[in-house]
Amino acid sequence: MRRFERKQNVFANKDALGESYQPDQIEERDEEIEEYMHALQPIIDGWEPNNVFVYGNTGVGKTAVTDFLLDQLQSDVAAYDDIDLSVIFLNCKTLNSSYQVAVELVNELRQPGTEISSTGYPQQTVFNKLYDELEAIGGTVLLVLDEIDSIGDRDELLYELPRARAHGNLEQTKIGVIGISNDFKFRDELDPRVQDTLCERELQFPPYDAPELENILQSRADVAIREESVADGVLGFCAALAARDSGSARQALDLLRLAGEVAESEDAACIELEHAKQARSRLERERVEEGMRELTTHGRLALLAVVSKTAKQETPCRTRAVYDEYASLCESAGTDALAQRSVHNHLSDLRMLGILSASENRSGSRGNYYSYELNVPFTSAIEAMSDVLRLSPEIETIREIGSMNDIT
Ligand SMILES: Nc1ncnc2c1ncn2[C@@H]1O[C@H](COP(=O)(O)OP(=O)(O)OP(=O)(O)O)[C@@H](O)[C@H]1O
Repeated sequence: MRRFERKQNVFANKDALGESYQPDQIEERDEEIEEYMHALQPIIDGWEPNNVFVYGNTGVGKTAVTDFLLDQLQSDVAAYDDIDLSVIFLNCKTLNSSYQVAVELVNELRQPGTEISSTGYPQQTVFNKLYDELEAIGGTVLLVLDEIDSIGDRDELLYELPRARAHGNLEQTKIGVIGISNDFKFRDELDPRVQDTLCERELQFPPYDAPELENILQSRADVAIREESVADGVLGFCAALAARDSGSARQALDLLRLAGEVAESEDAACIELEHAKQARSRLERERVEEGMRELTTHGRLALLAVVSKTAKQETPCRTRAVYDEYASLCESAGTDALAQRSVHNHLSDLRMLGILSASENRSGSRGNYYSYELNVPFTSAIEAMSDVLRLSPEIETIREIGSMNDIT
């Protein structure tokens, strides 16, 4: 008997909603594309490339637009015999120094079997090896360094590379660096000399709003989802949620893909709003669980205190009130409560993780204070809690109070 059976009732090409898919068309980024093309124009004109720094939050199309334009550029330079363009991509995510980035680049450019070891050389030696490799390529070389902020403050390479010709390290090869980052602080904290050259052209990608996300989803759904297999309002729902949260196209696409999976698992022929809502709860729950894994027991208890206040319809509430709730949960758990100051720190961490939101209230001469509330659905939070905290009776009570008060 067969256990696995192909289900393709809603997806025509599910991969088109995945991370590795490169769209043929970029929606809603006409201005950024124009500015980007302007920055790349010297390459076509035969001059030295500009260095470009692209930044914006996660999922706002920095990589998609870069890939799209560089593909286009590579095919368009073919019309000019005097331009020899090579593009080298490197994701720096796991590389946290100039040294490591330089080693990785050298090895990407070398033949298999002639790679260098990732330790043991003086930094300048590795840089010189990199110049040798770049010089051997000749023509114009564009180095695309994605997630460039991983390099941290050990950014000497970012100073050296754009100046390689000026300093006589490269003679034949013209080099341009495209740095991509979603860390706004990184740019500001760069050494001013690095900033001057690397950020010669800056492109900022703003978050998408809901109508923009809906268009992006629509054009992707045309490829990914069978005709008539997505109900009215589903794309708008996914777009609105992602817009409110992050403005990220990735988040919107993930939500749509998961909604399709939920529909398929129920053997439905069409993705309905209900599937999208289930997908949303599941993603929220995963987010809370992921955040919770990083918390200590007391961080989790502080969160449960806010969940409990939510069930009782007592949020937003001040640290003091959260603390009292937390202290009583500690008692039930047979744990000594931490001081209020430490609980305050846990609440700040939860806010950073996006699980709580806080508003600042002014209270005249006594200074400002924060009021906290859940930033994820109550049901996602309580379910995530029951998986990680051994406080079943208390959690059950909170769940019941929540349901009596119609909190979802
Ligand atoms: N304007 C757009 N049109 C079509 N698809 C888009 C657009 N913007 C983003 N996407 C899609 O959304 C997903 C995330 O985009 P992308 O990887 O370019 O984001 P990013 O800004 O580089 O994010 P990160 O900083 O996390 O790397 C990809 O699947 C991409 O194809």
